[in-house]
Amino acid sequence: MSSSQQFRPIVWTIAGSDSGGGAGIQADLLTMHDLGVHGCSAITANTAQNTLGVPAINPVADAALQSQLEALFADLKPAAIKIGLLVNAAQVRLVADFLRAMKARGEAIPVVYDPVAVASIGTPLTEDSTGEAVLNDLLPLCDLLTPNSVELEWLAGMPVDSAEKMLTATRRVRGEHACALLVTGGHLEIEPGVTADLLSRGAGESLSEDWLIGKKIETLNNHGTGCTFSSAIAALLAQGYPLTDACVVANAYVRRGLRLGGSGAIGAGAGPVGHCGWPTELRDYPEVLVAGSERAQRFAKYSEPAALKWAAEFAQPDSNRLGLYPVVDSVDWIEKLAKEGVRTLQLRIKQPGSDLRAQIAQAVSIGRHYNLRLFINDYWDIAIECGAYGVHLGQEDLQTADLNAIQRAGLKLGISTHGFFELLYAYQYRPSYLAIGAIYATNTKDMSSQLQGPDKLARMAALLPDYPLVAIGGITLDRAQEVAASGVGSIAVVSAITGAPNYREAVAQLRAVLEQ
Ligand SMILES: Cc1ncc(COP(=O)(O)OP(=O)(O)O)c(N)n1
Ligand SMILES: Cc1nc(C(=O)O)sc1CCOP(=O)(O)O
Ligand SMILES: [Mg+2]
Repeated sequence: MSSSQQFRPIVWTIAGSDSGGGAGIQADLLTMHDLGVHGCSAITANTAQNTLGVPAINPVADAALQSQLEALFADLKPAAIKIGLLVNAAQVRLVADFLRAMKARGEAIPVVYDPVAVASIGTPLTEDSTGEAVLNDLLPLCDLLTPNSVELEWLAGMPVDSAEKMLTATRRVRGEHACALLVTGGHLEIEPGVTADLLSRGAGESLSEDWLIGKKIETLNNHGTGCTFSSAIAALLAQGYPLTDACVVANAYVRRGLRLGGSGAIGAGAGPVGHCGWPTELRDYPEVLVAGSERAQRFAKYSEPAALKWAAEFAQPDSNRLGLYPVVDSVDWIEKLAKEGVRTLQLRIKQPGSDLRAQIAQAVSIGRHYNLRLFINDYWDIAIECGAYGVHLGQEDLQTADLNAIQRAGLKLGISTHGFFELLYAYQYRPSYLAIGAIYATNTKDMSSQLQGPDKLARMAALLPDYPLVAIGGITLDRAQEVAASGVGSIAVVSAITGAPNYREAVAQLRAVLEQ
């Protein structure tokens, strides 16, 4: 099948046409095509625009909007919906009624709403009655809002001119509406030379607030960034990306478009942001701010206890390619596999007995004898006491472990990640390696909500071509070739070795694939 014939999930954009081709429906469809979905449109207004301004709005009649939605629903059911410009209260209610009816039929379709120009910067695009209808009718049906800081001021009814106020305003909006918020920071320079988006999601115990930080890109060609961003998120959600991953990849897509997009040749004013394909370079991806880092002080994310445990730039292993990496639960296995010539190993004890410390100490001593790269899972404090080669930590462990102590003791550090967001977050620590999982379904551990697949693995690996990367999760001999082709230098396995009928043969075969 050629790439143009491949299955593409459907995404709707309900938004205005920009005759200048820079924003609105035109930007949305370009974005959706670039990111691998089929875009459908329901046009709310035929705006007359060019790069210099908006001479006319021209809303479509309600019946025209309704008929577009009905035609789409009859044949082209969406996997996600992006909503942009709604010109008046009647349009807001019409769209809200349509979404409500879809939800009543049991269609769980993520809705991303970019409250474009409800609060005006530049030319007002909406009629006065629109705001109230948005708050009362539309927001309860949305999963994610993507306001800029000016639109956030309107939503929260307070000024937003600092990191603290952005957080307060976001909490206020989220206190009244269930949807997540991604506030784009392009209008507010919290730190000079930097743009910072704020992603707030979850609630109660699982509330998360994350800053996504990038170098400010100076360009005149930035028209349509908000539309592009929200439709990119919708396109990624439609393909099953979790919200966090969709937000960081969409952020990178826009930043790539700003960086590469404009030769300045389109129009005399603000030209369109570029649509330059999948973001393949790390430099376009945001930094996910880590509490405890120095920068966190400027973004109200700093805490003294977190700062005391914070560390980055861990000792690097002797090679970026750690090769076959069995993860085992006993000292016995460490010794057996070391004798087979395996050099990278992990001791992962999930049911510790009273001899835990003794087991770790023995494993460390075997590791020294065979010159292993031996990582101890979870028990970083015992690993330090025993002088282990390294420790392996999960994302949750990063909130509690004393990374500073691990670094001071000279231990290497491996970190688990599951998707783009966690990869970018863990990268802030510059660990000795980054593990990416779970690549396939596995019976060893319930990873069903965090499966990456080989294509995503390859995209993540491409961001860090010179970094020690490890793939894990459901990797068998049959799949090892495909995993190795992603560019990772190491494959971690549990059952492919410990559950193999002949572990020696399994080791030899897996190593052969990696060495090819
Ligand atoms: C190489 C490697 N990658 C990922 C993991 C998973 O570690 P973690 O997230 O700490 O989960 P548990 O292994 O503790 O269940 C790993 N162990 N090794
Ligand atoms: C322990 C573990 N961590 C994973 C992650 O994705 O973080 S997947 C996984 C299980 C790996 O076992 P197997 O090779 O038998 O599938
Ligand atoms: Mg662990």
